[in-house]
Amino acid sequence: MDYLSLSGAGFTRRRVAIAGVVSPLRPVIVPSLDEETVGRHDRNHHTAWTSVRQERWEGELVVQGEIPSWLKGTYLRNGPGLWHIEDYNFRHLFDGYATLVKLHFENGRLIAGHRQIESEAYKAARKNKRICFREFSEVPKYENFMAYVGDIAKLFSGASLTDNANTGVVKLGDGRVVCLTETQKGSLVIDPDSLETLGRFEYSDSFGGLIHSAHPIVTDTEFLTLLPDLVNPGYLVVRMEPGTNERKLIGRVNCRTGPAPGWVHSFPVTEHYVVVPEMPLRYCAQNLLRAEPTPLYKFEWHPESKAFLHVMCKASGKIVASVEVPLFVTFHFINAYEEEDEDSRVTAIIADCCEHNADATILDRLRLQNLRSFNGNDDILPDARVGRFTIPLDGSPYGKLESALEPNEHGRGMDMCSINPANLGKKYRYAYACGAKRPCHFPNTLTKIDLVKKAAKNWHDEGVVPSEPFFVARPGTTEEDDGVVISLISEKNGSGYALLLDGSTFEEIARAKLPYGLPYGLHGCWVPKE
Ligand SMILES: CC(=O)/C=C/C=C(C)/C=C/C1=C(C)CCCC1(C)C
Ligand SMILES: CC(/C=C/C=O)=C\C=C\C=O
Ligand SMILES: [Fe+2]
Repeated sequence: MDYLSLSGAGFTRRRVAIAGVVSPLRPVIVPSLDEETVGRHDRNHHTAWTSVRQERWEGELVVQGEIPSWLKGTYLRNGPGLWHIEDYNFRHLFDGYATLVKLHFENGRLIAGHRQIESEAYKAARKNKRICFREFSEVPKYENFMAYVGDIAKLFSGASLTDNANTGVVKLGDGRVVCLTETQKGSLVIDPDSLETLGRFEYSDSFGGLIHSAHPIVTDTEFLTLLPDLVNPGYLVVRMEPGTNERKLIGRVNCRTGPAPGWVHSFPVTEHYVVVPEMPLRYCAQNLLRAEPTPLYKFEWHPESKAFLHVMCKASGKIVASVEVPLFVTFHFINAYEEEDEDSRVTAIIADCCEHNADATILDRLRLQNLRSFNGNDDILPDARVGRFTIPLDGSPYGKLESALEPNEHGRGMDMCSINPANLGKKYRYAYACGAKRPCHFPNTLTKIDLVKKAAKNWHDEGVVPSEPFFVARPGTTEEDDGVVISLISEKNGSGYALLLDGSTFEEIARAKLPYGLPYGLHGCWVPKE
């Protein structure tokens, strides 16, 4: 057996077996974040809201059930997994330092692992034993007024913003794998096998700006994203080709109203169009400067500014529709497509999202204190639905927003969605998401939505918090739901498991217990093994 001795800040000085050299069924022993470095941390909460136990781990899992032999590749899932430094506990789910998890499937076997992303923000916090950059809700504590003024100055250059890439992970068309958050500097390249942080993804263009959408649209041929313009309220729609770091302008959308652009955590595309949402939940410069967060954090709710959807032609950058829609709140668009008449003329764009009934309080519900204080009885998760927008392309000024199915089908909880990527931008039938079995305070089921039958099939286990159900298609299939759905499940007793459901029947086909439960995570991607 071969050993590696790890030392340095934050690692307990003990001997570590290297993954792959030990017997594959024995979990690899790893360095833990020692108490001295990370401080005391209350472990009496649900596993989902408890900081990850150690810096990294890797080992083979014992599988109950059967993993399809065609499933070859690595599922990566990113999320905020460490919510404290020393004795200081962070406020919000989105503040946590990024924990990247992998599930590598091959020949029916499953190797799992996780590792902290080594952002500058994370490394500085570990070294200095305090928060050093502006996170989603946390700001560094200033020693004096001059330090505060200095930090504000650095806010405008972006120097004081976090690069804690804790929101998602994408595989670019050229094979590079990048972890992302909403600050542009928080685009970090990682190695999908070792989960090592390789360095910053430097955009080589001159767009500047500090923020972007957390959810670019990434395919084998392009990377599309939105760059909000906080100075002249609007959005740049940009595209980057595989093998390059240079984004090129497709076009610009000016906001119709409002003091600032609406938050664009995500946006949808169709085959020929990009849909730019202008939500009444808008970025707020004043809130950016605050040391103490408001209930809407860096945002502000502006119902008087109304809500709009803009449709831009991908090829020309021209805006082909800009409609007012009912007020809405969404983090995640699910998909969009072009509706055609009998002569194959595009008459409308349909765009679906996880819609929180125009109620922005969901953002504050994701405060850790709220997530941790659930007593099992109160039914406090605000209602959500599959919101379906219809955007007419005949010049009408208004679009429609309706529920795509009766929300009770999925327990009136709805977020963290995925589809078969072959249907991106096209008419589709199925979406997978987290739903609710009430009473609950957070989505606690996995749900398969049939948008044609307007019905959902739900999976639930007592006390669980499942993460985003991620669909992987069986290679070569033509059936939309022929594949598996992967989710990582956090259980209430400190344990957890990886779960595989059949994409079609939505029945469990395999599960594999992890050596310890992992905190809740956000978004993932699939890296196929060629
Ligand atoms: C985890 C998740 O879904 C969202 C994370 C969002 C973050 C970290 C946003 C950070 C921001 C700042 C640090 C300042 C500028 C505004 C904003 C992009 C909200
Ligand atoms: C987990 C979540 C909302 C759940 C509410 O139903 C939103 C996550 C947003 C960031 O990716
Ligand atoms: Fe997201």
